[in-house]
Amino acid sequence: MPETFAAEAEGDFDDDFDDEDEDLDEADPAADGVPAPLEGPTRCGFVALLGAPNAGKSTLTNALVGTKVSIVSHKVQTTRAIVRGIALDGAAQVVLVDTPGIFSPKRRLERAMVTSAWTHAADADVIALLVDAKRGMDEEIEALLGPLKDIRKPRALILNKIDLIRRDTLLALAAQLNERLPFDRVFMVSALTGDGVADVRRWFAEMVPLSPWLYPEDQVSDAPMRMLAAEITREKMFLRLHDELPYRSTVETESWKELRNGSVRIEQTIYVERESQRKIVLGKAGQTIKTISSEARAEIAGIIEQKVHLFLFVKVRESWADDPERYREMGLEFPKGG
Ligand SMILES: Nc1nc2c(ncn2[C@@H]2O[C@H](COP(=O)(O)OP(=O)(O)OP(=O)(O)O)[C@@H](O)[C@H]2O)c(=O)[nH]1
Repeated sequence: MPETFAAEAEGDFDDDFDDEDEDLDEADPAADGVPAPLEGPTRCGFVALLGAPNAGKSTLTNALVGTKVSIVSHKVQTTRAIVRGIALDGAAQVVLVDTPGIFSPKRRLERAMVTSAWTHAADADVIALLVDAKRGMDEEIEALLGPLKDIRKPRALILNKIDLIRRDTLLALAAQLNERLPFDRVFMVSALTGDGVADVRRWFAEMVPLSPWLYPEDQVSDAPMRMLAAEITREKMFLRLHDELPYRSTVETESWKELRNGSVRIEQTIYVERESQRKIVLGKAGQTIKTISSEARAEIAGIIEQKVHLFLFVKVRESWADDPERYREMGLEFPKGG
């Protein structure tokens, strides 16, 4: 049994918040509602966004949806869970499957991520390959082109980060990639500035099949808020700890309670693999975790537009990355021969 510690960081709560509050109400599931009926034919479908780590998938997903649904970081491989955003364009609802970065897998978790990414791609109605135009063609892109050939779906090539490179270099790269694998459309965008993003959204909207909408109009993401909140805390942790902490740590939202006064009480556990890492996360006199907690709390509160009370616990769980239960929880497939 791995040793387990718990530490609590309360952020900066209001003095009037009573921990023993008896007015705890679970969120009302009926509040999800049903899609609003639209006049005329509607479209709805899935778009798989594929790309090498750091190509900008999360940034593009956010730009397409217009709300922060997927976590962006300067680190590679931050997208562990399958976070989907829902973009609306006229009568079309476009569900974006933000696949984890495809790279050469070593650990079981990484293999699960790759299997999962391709399964999502094959199930989608449209495939979009996102390429960091600044980086250009490399082995990772090569590795993606092969399997893509066999998936017979409308496919787009999206060259991203055009704010960083010259137009002639861009056109040469587009021609090079199109020669390797013909694409139905080629887009040149900057997910960061939003340049060209509307054209991509419009094309996705035209490509998805005629279908009733699957989600209520105001639901920008079907990733449960719990998962989003966990991703936010995880992002704050990485931003603060830089290279001190390996990628092998995870955050889970253990409880989410809507209080009657309109605020939300959230409890999350940060899992690390070793006691030394737990100490790093806590920081001197709990200072690091307090900062992480207070930054995460502010961001979650901003997104859900409710007051948030966030409690963070740090626990040591050895080799969580090899535990199939963990990645099943994250919506990932169990790799064959794992
Ligand atoms: N200059 C510039 N930077 C961008 C653009 N799009 C994304 N970035 C940056 O590239 C980095 C990676 O972006 P992400 O959206 O996290 O990439 P990702 O493909 O989701 O990465 P993984 O989750 O690791 O697979 C971040 O620092 C972004 O700010 C762009 O159009 N221009």
